[in-house]
Amino acid sequence: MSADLRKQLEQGAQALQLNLSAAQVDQLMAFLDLLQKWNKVYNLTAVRDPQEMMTHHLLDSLAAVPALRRHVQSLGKAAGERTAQLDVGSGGGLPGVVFAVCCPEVDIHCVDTVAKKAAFLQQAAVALKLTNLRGIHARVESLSGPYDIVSCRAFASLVDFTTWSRTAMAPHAVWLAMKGKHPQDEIDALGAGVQVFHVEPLTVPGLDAERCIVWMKPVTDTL
Ligand SMILES: C[S@@+](CC[C@H](N)C(=O)[O-])C[C@H]1O[C@@H](n2cnc3c(N)ncnc32)[C@H](O)[C@@H]1O
Repeated sequence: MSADLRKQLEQGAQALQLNLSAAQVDQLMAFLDLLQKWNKVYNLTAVRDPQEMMTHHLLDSLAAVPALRRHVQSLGKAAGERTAQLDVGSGGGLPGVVFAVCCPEVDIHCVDTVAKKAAFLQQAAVALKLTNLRGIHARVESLSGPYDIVSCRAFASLVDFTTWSRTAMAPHAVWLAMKGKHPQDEIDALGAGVQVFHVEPLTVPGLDAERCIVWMKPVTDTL
């Protein structure tokens, strides 16, 4: 079973042209184990079947990695300079932990209001030896950042996500919201203070479902 899941992960990563090392695949498989083990105690996700966790959580999160990497590269940071990302309402670590494994040059802070979820994320950082991952127990509204990227998946409407996380944004920062089908209604509801600059379709290996990233940035001067 575990060998089949690993194969599925490797094939999915290949389809996404992610070029993951064996150590990164090990970390993702270890994360899947942790998620299964602690889900029974912490109730981290409604998805309980390991196969479904692979497609609906790991591969689904992995599908956003090429877009994230591209954006991080476009920031043009100097060698050794880190990128700071906040993942809002990470729950069991999705997509935050997957991003931390696949983008070691990015420091990922995962915030959640539920203490046991933030504790699980801290535990995952230690177990997976991810020095770029941190779990934070807080409401996103209370964070000041500054972060270069603020992401979420299955969190809230675009209006609530951008309103609640705005104080965490660095001046040049962007929002990366992972959504199902193109959320036109949510985009229409955004005020003049938020600009949607790209809606990027995603393909999840092994999952026949519509997915996209809504890329947004704050507009400070709305005159
Ligand atoms: C539906 S879950 C999504 C979890 C994960 N992102 C995923 O894709 O599986 C939403 C999470 O947001 C957290 N949450 C809700 N309001 C929040 C807030 N204001 N600040 C931080 N986390 C919040 C909840 O505790 C919950 O874990």
